[in-house]
Amino acid sequence: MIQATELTKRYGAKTAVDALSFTVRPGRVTGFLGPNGAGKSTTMRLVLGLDTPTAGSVTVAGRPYGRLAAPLREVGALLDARAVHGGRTVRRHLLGLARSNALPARRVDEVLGTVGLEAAANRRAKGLSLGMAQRFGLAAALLGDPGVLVLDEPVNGLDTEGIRWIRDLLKSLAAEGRTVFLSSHLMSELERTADRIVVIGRGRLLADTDMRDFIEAHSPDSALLRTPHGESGPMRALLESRGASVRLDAHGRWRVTGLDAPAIGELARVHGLAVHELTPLRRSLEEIYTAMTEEAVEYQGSGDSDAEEAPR
Ligand SMILES: Nc1ncnc2c1ncn2[C@@H]1O[C@H](COP(=O)(O)OP(=O)(O)OP(=O)(O)O)[C@@H](O)[C@H]1O
Repeated sequence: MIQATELTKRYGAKTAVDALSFTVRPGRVTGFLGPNGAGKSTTMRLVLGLDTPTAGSVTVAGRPYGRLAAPLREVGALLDARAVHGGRTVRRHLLGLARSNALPARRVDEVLGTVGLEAAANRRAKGLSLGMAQRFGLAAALLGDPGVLVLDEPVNGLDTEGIRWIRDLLKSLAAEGRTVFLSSHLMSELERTADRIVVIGRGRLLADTDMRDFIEAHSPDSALLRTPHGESGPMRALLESRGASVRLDAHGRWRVTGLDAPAIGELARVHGLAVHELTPLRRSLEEIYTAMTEEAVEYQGSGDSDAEEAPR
């Protein structure tokens, strides 16, 4: 568990993190979102004791990072996969890390297996591709078998297969009861991977909620409907009489806004009207996030978006 309470970091006149309170719970993958400069990296650095809060506090497994007895066994971190000291081989680097943290040497081969780097164990760290460096950074984060993982942009540099692999890995680590906290700019990927999200803008908390609830709450009631009844038939009149608006899409389906799919289906059933297709629509995380962070930047906004919703 990671718990931030009124966490604040100022650099001179600049407030990078502003009275941020949130909780990252075990057993789930929590995504950390915010535009460039929102304060994500600063927050992660504060979580990991790499910087000191100006005010407020943040604890990992119940304590500030600096007071953890065996940090590597409690928290694994991947901040900048490129920040590897290059001369030593992958295995030697991990062995050194294991030794200095009183971890058994067998953990090195275990984590190399977990991240699929066995074949690269004798390569020099500085010669690794970005994707391999990400796997290497993850191996180091997992070395102490920690209950908490803090990962800044872990999918950077990975190809499609690598991204799928990390998604499965993070989900399985969370399923084992670990706390997984990760930032990513790849919104659609985060939507697939994370169960919860913490969203910040200008150092302030915008949302700390379940992914599904977040998307439901920000998706207006709407659905795609295919029906044999013509546009001037009874279906359209009925929908409009219930306050919905109807627009024909390029595929001959009706985009209904103002009623959700169950309400439309029920209405059709009660009035004996035929429905050939009915698909709930929702906004994507990216669309909601873009509207929300634009508002946070401008301090106001209509919240409307021209974005098309996707089938749920
Ligand atoms: N050491 C520092 N000294 C002064 N200002 C800083 C320092 N570190 C961060 N900042 C400022 O604090 C704000 C938050 O930066 P931070 O790097 O935490 O944002 P971020 O959300 O991680 O952004 P990105 O997605 O671009 O990495 C920015 O305006 C940044 O310029």
